[in-house]
Amino acid sequence: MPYSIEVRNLTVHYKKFKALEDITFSLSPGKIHGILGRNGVGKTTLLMYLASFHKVKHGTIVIDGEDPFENDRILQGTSFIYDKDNTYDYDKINKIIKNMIYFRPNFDETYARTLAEKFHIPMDKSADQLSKGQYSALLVTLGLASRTPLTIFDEAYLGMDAPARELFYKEILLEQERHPRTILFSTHLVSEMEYLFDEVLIIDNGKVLLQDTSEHLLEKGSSVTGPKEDVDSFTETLEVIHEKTLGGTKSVMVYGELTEQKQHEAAGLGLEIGTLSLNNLFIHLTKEGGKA
Ligand SMILES: Nc1ncnc2c1ncn2[C@@H]1O[C@H](COP(=O)(O)OP(=O)(O)OP(=O)(O)O)[C@@H](O)[C@H]1O
Repeated sequence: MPYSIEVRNLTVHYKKFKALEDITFSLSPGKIHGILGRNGVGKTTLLMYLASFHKVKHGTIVIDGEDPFENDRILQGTSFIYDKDNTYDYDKINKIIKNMIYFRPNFDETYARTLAEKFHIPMDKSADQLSKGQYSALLVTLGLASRTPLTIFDEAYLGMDAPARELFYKEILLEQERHPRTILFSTHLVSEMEYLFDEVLIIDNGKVLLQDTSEHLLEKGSSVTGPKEDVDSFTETLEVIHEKTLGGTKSVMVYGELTEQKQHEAAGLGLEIGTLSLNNLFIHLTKEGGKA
């Protein structure tokens, strides 16, 4: 069963520096959560605490109803995939895959071998001989095939090229249908990955800026496309967060709900109203002086 996560009043200091400040949130089980935020806001710190790398000093973390720290059951059910993980450095890939079952009871060796083949990971090499992208693909393969009820990917794709990342995202969705689990993604590739997220948690300066379902977030604004002059006059009184012009056509992202009157006006002008992109919303909300 996928794990639920409850974080209450979590504060983390690195000596005098406060990396996370009194954060409280819950993550629903069986969903894909995007953990977003600009550089240095505390994402990795948070994920390391959720993976129980450190003991919580201020606040509480409860995973699947229990304190996860030094908790064998929860730890066995938690995978933390991050680019600096060098656990596997000197073993051959073949052996790593063969031995995973001893650490992860749900590990599917056949699936891992299929994935390794799809990612073109050379089985006869040791992990430290892999290229950066191959090493990331190995970690992703082990993470996917472990089928842990909580699977955390922290910038796990580093070095993977676009086709490999595409394959990774496709496998995530397939696996989520076959073996639902709670998946956390920390990423900067928001535009590339936004379609994967059921829910989004945005961290800013060590605090939770907002948390919502992707569906609700995308209702916070709209895209407006049409002839440049018409789009300009239509959006004059609206809050524009992004714009793109191609020839005489302009596409604009606006923040805020469109009133019925504005929708009527758009229809009259023949403007096309579409959905917001999570990436543009994220940039808008997390820029200096942005609003949540
Ligand atoms: N061991 C440490 N000692 C001191 N400060 C640290 C330590 N680890 C992280 N920090 C600081 O804590 C803050 C949060 O770091 P963290 O790695 O959690 O950010 P992040 O959101 O994951 O960033 P990025 O997106 O750049 O990976 C940063 O300001 C960082 O400099």
